[in-house]
Amino acid sequence: MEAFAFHKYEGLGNDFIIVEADRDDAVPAAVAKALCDRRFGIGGDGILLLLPPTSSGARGRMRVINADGSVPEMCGNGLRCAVLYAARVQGVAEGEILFDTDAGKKPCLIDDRDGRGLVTVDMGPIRVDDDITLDLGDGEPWTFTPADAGNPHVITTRAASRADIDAVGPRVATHSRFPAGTNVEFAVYRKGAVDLVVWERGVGLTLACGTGACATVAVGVRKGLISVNEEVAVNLPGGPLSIKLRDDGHAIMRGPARHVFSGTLTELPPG
Ligand SMILES: N[C@@H](CCC[C@H](N)C(=O)O)C(=O)O
Repeated sequence: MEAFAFHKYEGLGNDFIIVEADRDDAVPAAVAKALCDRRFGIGGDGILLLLPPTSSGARGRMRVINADGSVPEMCGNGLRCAVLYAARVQGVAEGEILFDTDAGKKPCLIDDRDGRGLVTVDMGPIRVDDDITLDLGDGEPWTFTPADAGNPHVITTRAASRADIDAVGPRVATHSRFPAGTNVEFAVYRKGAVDLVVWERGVGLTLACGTGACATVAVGVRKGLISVNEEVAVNLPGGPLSIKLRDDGHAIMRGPARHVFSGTLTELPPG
């Protein structure tokens, strides 16, 4: 194996291994899984491949690989990390950067003056569908609102303990109703804020999820719990993300990203 450089970044504790590459298959699924392993590997919720841009004006392209080796369409926290990394490499401390993702080109605004690491992303429109009920075979059925933020989410407002989340999250994420799998959000809507815990497809319980926060706010607007253009604090276990659903339907996400460490991988971890 040829040695390669990597950069560990995190956004509210949702952590990623950034690898610069020139082809989509530069990190195969099995290698991604081994690198993300928290005991035998570097550790991370996923890999962010940084590729050359595919559309005009974009500074780069992000491709995400989940910790289990699956490839999702989009990742909100990951995009903040990828864009901050790219901005630092390109010597940009402030201003707009366009970035390609598998869910389209995203306009991002960097504020890295004095190393602040703040990134605002226009995540695009979020599609919210009608509620569905899933009978999981034990106890009351669960009601979820599906929402598409480039990647799939289902949001429930039912009170859930940590034990409920551990039991229901993986079953819903892999339920036959969702052939491509889904991320699962457990949300408590309050005035001007949402408390949110996310069970991520291909990862499990994470400390934060940017697309999940956007999807949850879009569902809140649809249900009349949040106003259009209202900036809402989405409180995740890893910290708060600021989300606004604009009147054109676009979700605007603002939050931090942080460099943790960099290194060179000379030997693949077992796995
Ligand atoms: N943590 C991410 C979402 C990553 C992708 C997700 N696991 C999926 O499979 O869709 C975020 O911040 O949006």
